[in-house]
Amino acid sequence: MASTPAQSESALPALTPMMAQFFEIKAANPGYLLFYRMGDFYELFFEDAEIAAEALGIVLTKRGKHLGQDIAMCGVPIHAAQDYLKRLIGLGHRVAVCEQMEDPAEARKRGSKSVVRRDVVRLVTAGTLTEDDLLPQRGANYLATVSLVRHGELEFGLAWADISTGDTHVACLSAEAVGNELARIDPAELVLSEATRLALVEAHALGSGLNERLSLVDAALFESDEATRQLRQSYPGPDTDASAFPRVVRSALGALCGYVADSQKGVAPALRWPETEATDGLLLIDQATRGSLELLETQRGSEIGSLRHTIDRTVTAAGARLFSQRLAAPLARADLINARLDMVARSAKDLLLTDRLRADLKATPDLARALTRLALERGGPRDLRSVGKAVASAIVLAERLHQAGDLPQGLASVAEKLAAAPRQLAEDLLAALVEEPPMMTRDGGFIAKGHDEALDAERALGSETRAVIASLQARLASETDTKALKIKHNGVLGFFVEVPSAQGQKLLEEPHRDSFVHRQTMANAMRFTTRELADLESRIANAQHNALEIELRIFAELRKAVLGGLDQLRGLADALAELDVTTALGRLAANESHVRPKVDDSLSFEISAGRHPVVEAMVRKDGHAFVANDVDLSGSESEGGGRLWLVTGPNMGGKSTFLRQNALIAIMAQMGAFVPADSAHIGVIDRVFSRVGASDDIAHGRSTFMVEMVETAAILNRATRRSLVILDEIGRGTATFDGLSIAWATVESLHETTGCRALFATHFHELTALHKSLSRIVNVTMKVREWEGEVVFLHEVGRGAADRSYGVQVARLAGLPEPVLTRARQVLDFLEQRAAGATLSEGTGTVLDDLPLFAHQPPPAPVKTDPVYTLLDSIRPDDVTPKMAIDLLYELKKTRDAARRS
Ligand SMILES: Nc1ncnc2c1ncn2[C@@H]1O[C@H](COP(=O)(O)OP(=O)(O)OP(=O)(O)O)[C@@H](O)[C@H]1O
Repeated sequence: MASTPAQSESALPALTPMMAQFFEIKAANPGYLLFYRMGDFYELFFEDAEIAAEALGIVLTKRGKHLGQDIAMCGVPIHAAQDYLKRLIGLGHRVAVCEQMEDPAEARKRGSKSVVRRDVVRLVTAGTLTEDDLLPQRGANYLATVSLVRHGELEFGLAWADISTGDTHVACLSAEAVGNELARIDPAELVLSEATRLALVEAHALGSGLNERLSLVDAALFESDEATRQLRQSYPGPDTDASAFPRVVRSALGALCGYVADSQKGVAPALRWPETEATDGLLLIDQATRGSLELLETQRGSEIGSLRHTIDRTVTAAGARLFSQRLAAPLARADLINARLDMVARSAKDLLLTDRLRADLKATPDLARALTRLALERGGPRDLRSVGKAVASAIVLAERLHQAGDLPQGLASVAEKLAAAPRQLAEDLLAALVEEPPMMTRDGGFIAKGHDEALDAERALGSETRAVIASLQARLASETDTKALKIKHNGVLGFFVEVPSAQGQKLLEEPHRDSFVHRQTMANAMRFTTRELADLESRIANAQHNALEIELRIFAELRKAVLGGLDQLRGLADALAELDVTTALGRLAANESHVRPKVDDSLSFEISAGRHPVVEAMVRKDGHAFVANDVDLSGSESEGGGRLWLVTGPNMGGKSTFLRQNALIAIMAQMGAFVPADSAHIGVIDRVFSRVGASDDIAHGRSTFMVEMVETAAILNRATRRSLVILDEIGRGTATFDGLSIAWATVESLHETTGCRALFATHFHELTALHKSLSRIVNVTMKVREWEGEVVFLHEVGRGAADRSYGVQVARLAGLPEPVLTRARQVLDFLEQRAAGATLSEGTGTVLDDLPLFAHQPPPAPVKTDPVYTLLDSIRPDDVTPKMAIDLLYELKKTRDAARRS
């Protein structure tokens, strides 16, 4: 735990110059907790201290008074600051780090009352992190900005960057698309103006998670002039002309660069020239679908149980970032998908090669992040060595790929990029640096022995003092012919020569008196200094300093060499990540028996023995087998589109699993992965929609049913013939007849107007009649078997419609009380008879109101024999002695307790 630091500037009395400095810096950084550097601590004052002490669980103390009130204070030691920062940022705080910009001794020269100059050197927010231990291990850490123009329709500009890697993107989006894109990017921090925030809220584009990650800034940051100025400053090169972007995009990108530059306080942010995100080549997955399919996290917000967690086998952080990116934005062009599949196929075919590559990759450091830290002047020797190791590893990987031969185009181009790695740079770096260099340059000790002669000499002097002294001592002893001569050291004299008193006289005389200066006479000895010793003294004192200077110079040269090849090295980092993703998918395919899907431009969707990767892993863990199922939604233009499968079956029968597994298979195929099935043929899908009926969105003030209808409307308005639509129990959130009617009309519209490939799970058995009039509707059902009155789920999809729901049986499995189940059975029988309709007599009633649902008393619960009563009944009071009475009382109590326990 942090304690109160003892400082030279130990008090903060009211209205001192230091306090004035504090207030000035604090006012210039509103909304940030101010980490105010005082010696070896960062200190926080006033409200900041209260917030931080509470959040970090550290001691809140007082330091001086302001306007008669105690000043609250807490502090964190410099060496542990990173940890505290991490926790504060994780809790959604923003921190301004204020450093001492001069030595306190310098300040004292200006007068005893002058304050050490301080300034904020960095604003730390969730989106502007670059330190490894603050960053997420496996995902990207995006900072995003949104700008807005209103010309008739709303148009949003989106810019986002992972500043730890420099990766930057822009997109121009409609109100409809911006929410989905934000959900896909899932930024750690979203910077916007209040006006844009309101527009996003109106467009339902701010998912609940994003609300907590907003940084509201002045709209001026987004103004065209300011944005253009900022862009010119951030991208001064000749190939970087921002005028090619629409105005709204320039504004977002300019604001992004401005925000980053401000947070890093003047050090070049080193963002890469942005890639324009063309959504037309991508499979569009909207926000609700992402949530419902649990691609990157489950609906409860956990990574475990998500598709990514189940299928990601990458071994590097950069690979994991690319994997998530590809999963969040699969492709929608058959040629590009097949190119990726060719690469995975090659990897899956040659597992020996794959495993060798993966072993090498695993030992490869995170090049992209090391480069960014170096560019931001925040990198240390360890980052330099990481660059060296990564480059060396790239060369080895290129050779392995080269030797394997017969590479598909994608892998050949990866191999080519890897082979172009700057070999000399890697050699220089690895030769210059020690094997395990420290993170920071601060303490030196990172340049390897033998790399620089001057450095070695300084070090020899510093660390090999003993040997130097010993040889000097031997020389002086022989020159003076005094065997007992010793070189010693103390705090007063420093290094000195000591000889027994008897020999001391000799040194006071010629020829030694010129070189030996007498300093002390002791009882038995005399002490002298020599010029040589004094020189040695100061050289030793300087040696460490000089050694550090030399190391820093070499560090700066090496850093410059690295940054000189920044673009090439970043390309190399991309190639390493791509190889990791490819081999991870190859390994996954082999381990999990996934197959290469056939992907083309048809309207096919035919999967045989498909499996749900996440549920399969789960049931396997429980020792069960997953039941694979076929699906065929294939259609053609001439038929009017794809098929729509109506899936009926009992609750818990596996409908949702079946529906989702098909969407997941499509997404995996289009990201370029093999799929969990025996075979799969998929005509490229442009959008996938997945909705589950009735999930509340209380955060947005919309009722269950309203959410369902808004989402259904979105599907009906946006789905095209190439889309895949998955609807799970739409219409269940309202009265039966309304729900049925809406589900009915939705199925008709999907079939007649959209013609998309669709899966529709429902409990409305009435819908199954639709297949008679709509040719591309196919009825299927989840099979069950009844066994001794219990229902057994087979999880198998078969043709036809379910005859019943088995809801009551499922309720029994869930432990509903017996009387409720019995009553439910009665009501169900009544309703089923009534639904059989015409054959029943008038008297049974024809409207719902007639149902005697609540008029009926539940059947009396069966009377259980109570052991206490049984015991009481057995007692004949006249026959009982006082002793027996006491025993009986004990017996009664015991029986009652036993009955309670059972
Ligand atoms: N193909 C399968 N093989 C093995 N187990 C399965 C399979 N499909 C589903 N299950 C198991 O059955 C459980 C219920 O499945 P699911 O949620 O898909 O049922 P459902 O029919 O959608 O139920 P409800 O209508 O109540 O939502 C799953 O959690 C899983 O454990």
